[in-house]
Amino acid sequence: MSKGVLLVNLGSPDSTNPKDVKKYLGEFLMDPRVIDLPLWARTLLVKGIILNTRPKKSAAAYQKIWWEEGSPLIVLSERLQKKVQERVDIPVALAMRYGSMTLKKGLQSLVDQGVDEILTIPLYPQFAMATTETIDVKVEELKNEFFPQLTIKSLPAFYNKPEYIEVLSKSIAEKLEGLEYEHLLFSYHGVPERHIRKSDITNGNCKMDGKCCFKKGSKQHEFCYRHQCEMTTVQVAKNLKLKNGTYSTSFQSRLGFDPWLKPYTDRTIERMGKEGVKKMAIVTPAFVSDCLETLEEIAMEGEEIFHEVGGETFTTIPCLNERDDWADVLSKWVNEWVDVEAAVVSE
Ligand SMILES: C=CC1=C(C)c2cc3[nH]c(cc4nc(cc5[nH]c(cc1n2)c(C)c5CCC(=O)O)C(CCC(=O)O)=C4C)c(C)c3C=C
Ligand SMILES: [Fe+2]
Ligand SMILES: [Fe+2]
Repeated sequence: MSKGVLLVNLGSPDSTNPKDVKKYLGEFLMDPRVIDLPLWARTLLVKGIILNTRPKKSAAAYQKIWWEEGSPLIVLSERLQKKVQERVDIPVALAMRYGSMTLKKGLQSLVDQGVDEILTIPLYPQFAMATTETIDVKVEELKNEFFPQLTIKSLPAFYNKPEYIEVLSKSIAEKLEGLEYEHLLFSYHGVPERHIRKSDITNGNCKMDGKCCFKKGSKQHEFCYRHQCEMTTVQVAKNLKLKNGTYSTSFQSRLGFDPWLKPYTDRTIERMGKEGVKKMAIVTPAFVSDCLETLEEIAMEGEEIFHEVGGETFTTIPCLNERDDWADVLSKWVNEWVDVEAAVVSE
């Protein structure tokens, strides 16, 4: 069998034109694993309300962060794909869950290179219904409809892989070296609390009461985004020997009126500034590539909030992006998959 890898990220609009942003948001938000309402209610909310107001606002935000080469998320993912390709001997392709760089095109490009066994790597450290699961489900649908000959495996969320924690810790340490800061905030993309309950595999044990998701034990939390975010923070803090009280976890980017995971990042930044924190650093480990949510919502809006309430220094730590050591780690995982499968076949 001939192997290949498909790296998968979220996607971006084709341009910052509100029409393109509307098209992209329409596809993204009509995904039942992102807005998990019955079709009629999702259609009413997305097409009747959100798409009438949000695209203009989002387009203006995209305009602030867009690069000459295009969307930062896409460009950085492409650079990462090239680096991984340089490090492994099998074809490596890139696709996005939403937008023009479709999963179908990504799978087809591997098939065109003679591949019949694929490892998909959703570029999300923590599992969520709205990220890893929607990719896995879509890939399965595409396989059944267009590529029945393919054998496809997906790399699970890697929040507890030591190599990932090591590179993330190193990226933080490098940025903070020689820099004074009072608090390091780990800000993760939020999800509605309902998503956590839906993905709970412990027969409804998760009451979102602050106890369940913080318990150790990765098996029962295989699909618990909240646990995996908390554990990412805990492992990095341990690695960097951060003192208790000098770091915390929060959740950003909420949309709508349902309760999302708390504490909310914007309110946390505001509270810290009001409590007298002057120098704050912020890292965004739910994203491996810088994007709208890190470059605009955190680095621009977050900084503005902090300054408004008396904060002085607001340091944003870049995502792993195209770091060589991150490309090394991904290549190592790819080679492990190639080797394990080869060993099983040759037994
Ligand atoms: C119900 C809405 C949303 C859920 C649930 C959600 C989960 C989720 N998203 C990411 C990663 C990214 N999201 C990005 C943008 C973005 N996300 C939502 C909504 C939900 N996300 C919207 C409406 C948008 C668009 C921008 C906006 O209008 O604010 C991005 C950036 C994309 C880019 O082009 O730069 C990323 C990345 C994760 C990891 C996640 C669940 C864990
Ligand atoms: Fe999002
Ligand atoms: Fe839980």
